[in-house]
Amino acid sequence: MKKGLLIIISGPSGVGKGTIRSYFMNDESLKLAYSISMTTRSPRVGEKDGVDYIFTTKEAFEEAIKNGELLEWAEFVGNYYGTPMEEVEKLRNEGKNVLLEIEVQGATQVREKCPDALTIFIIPPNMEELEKRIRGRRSEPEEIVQQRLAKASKEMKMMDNYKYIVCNDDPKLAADLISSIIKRHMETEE
Ligand SMILES: Nc1nc2c(ncn2[C@@H]2O[C@H](COP(=O)(O)OP(=O)(O)O)[C@@H](O)[C@H]2O)c(=O)[nH]1
Ligand SMILES: Nc1ncnc2c1ncn2[C@@H]1O[C@H](COP(=O)(O)OP(=O)(O)O)[C@@H](O)[C@H]1O
Repeated sequence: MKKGLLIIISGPSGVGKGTIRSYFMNDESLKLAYSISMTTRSPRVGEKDGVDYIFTTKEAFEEAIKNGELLEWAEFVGNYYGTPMEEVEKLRNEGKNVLLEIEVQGATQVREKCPDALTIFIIPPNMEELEKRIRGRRSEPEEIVQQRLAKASKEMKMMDNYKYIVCNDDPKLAADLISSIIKRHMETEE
């Protein structure tokens, strides 16, 4: 069986990565599997352990790093986030196209290990709109919102390292663009 693609989607906090994903994730023709990351941040209302993230402690995360269990990892606004390696390999070997929704430092690490990874960066129509979306989500206190916005400006400078840049103005359109990009890459791999 042909090994599945490795797809990286990055973009600043609140740009709409999760929202866009919900439009295309269940499209069976894309043969997608979502890589569930480990994180030390607390679950948001509605988030489920083992579905949205594997929520863990700082100690357990550091143990996973030490044991070489992570494909990549990074610190983001005071918390660790990382991709468990074994699951990604297993899914790709089953022919699934594995989607990593990770920030820019992690993407750099994956690019070094897997130069063939398909990389997509999502941008907001403008920074005012990004701020509106982060605040509108009401998932973080003001102090963290400020830190995430400061981080967003730095992350936006990294978009040139990605193969595709997709603007999330209309989420359905952004999702359709990403679906087309994935389909095109599935064809060229054949
Ligand atoms: N490097 C890395 N980044 C991750 C991973 N999982 C999530 N992230 C990124 O960490 C950042 C913060 O994620 P989160 O707290 O869920 O905030 P959100 O992006 O606003 O939903 C986002 O840029 C995520 O894409 C991971 O496994 N590795
Ligand atoms: N194209 C869009 N237009 C307006 N609001 C959006 C759009 N995409 C997402 N949102 C809203 O912005 C907020 C952040 O989206 P979310 O998917 O949680 O972002 P991310 O996963 O990138 O952090 C949510 O409240 C979501 O409903």
